[in-house]
Amino acid sequence: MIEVKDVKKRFGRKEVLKGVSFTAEKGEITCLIGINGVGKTTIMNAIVALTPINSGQILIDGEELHKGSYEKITFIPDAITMLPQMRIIDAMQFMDDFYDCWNEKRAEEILSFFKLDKQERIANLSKGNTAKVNLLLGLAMDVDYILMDEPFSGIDIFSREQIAEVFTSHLIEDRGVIITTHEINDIEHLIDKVVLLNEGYVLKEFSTEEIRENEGKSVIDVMREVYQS
Ligand SMILES: Nc1ncnc2c1ncn2[C@@H]1O[C@H](COP(=O)(O)OP(=O)(O)OP(=O)(O)O)[C@@H](O)[C@H]1O
Repeated sequence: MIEVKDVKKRFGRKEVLKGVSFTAEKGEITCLIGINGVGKTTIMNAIVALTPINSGQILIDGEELHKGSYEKITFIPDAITMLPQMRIIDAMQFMDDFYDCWNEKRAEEILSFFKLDKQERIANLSKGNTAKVNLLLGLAMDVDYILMDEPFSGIDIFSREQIAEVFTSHLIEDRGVIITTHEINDIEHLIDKVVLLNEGYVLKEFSTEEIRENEGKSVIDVMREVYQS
């Protein structure tokens, strides 16, 4: 389980996270939502220690992040981090050289799932295919937790559907996933839990199934209630 406990983060005088707490379970898809600038990416960065926090605690399976944690958790940011002149195959080789937990077989599987040509240069890929390569590089890591920041951003409906398919496939299996998205409609049916952020706090943490079955509401309905009240 990933436990985010009373995390506070300020940039200069601006306090972005004022005491954020939530949990994300293994085998579940947890979605962080909230309007622009609410701190979703900051939380993702904090979980993988790309951003130091001012106070609070983040635990992964009961332990604070340490040198060996990269075997447990991977972060797929919203932009590809590989050099544009690299071919997909070079990026895969780089991952293989660098990470013990790189799973070549799974990488090949995702490559064919997304129908990507590994000889293509990253610079020449469309936005959708760049996003797919980015996902490939993250999903092929044999880790327990995957963080994905805006995997659907700027992507056409067909690529979105294909990416959404990954969420129901064995590629995710019993791993824990935390995702941020503004395209909640696309994946609402796949998400187990929503963490709704507002003004530096978690305003609501709820199961999508519960609000659907007990209250007949969608996630967007809940968001409207929160932000338009
Ligand atoms: N390195 C930084 N230095 C200063 N301010 C920052 C930094 N990173 C983020 N911020 C600020 O923190 C706030 C939260 O940013 P963050 O990117 O986490 O929001 P977000 O919820 O992911 O937004 P979006 O939905 O637009 O992607 C914003 O006001 C942003 O300007």
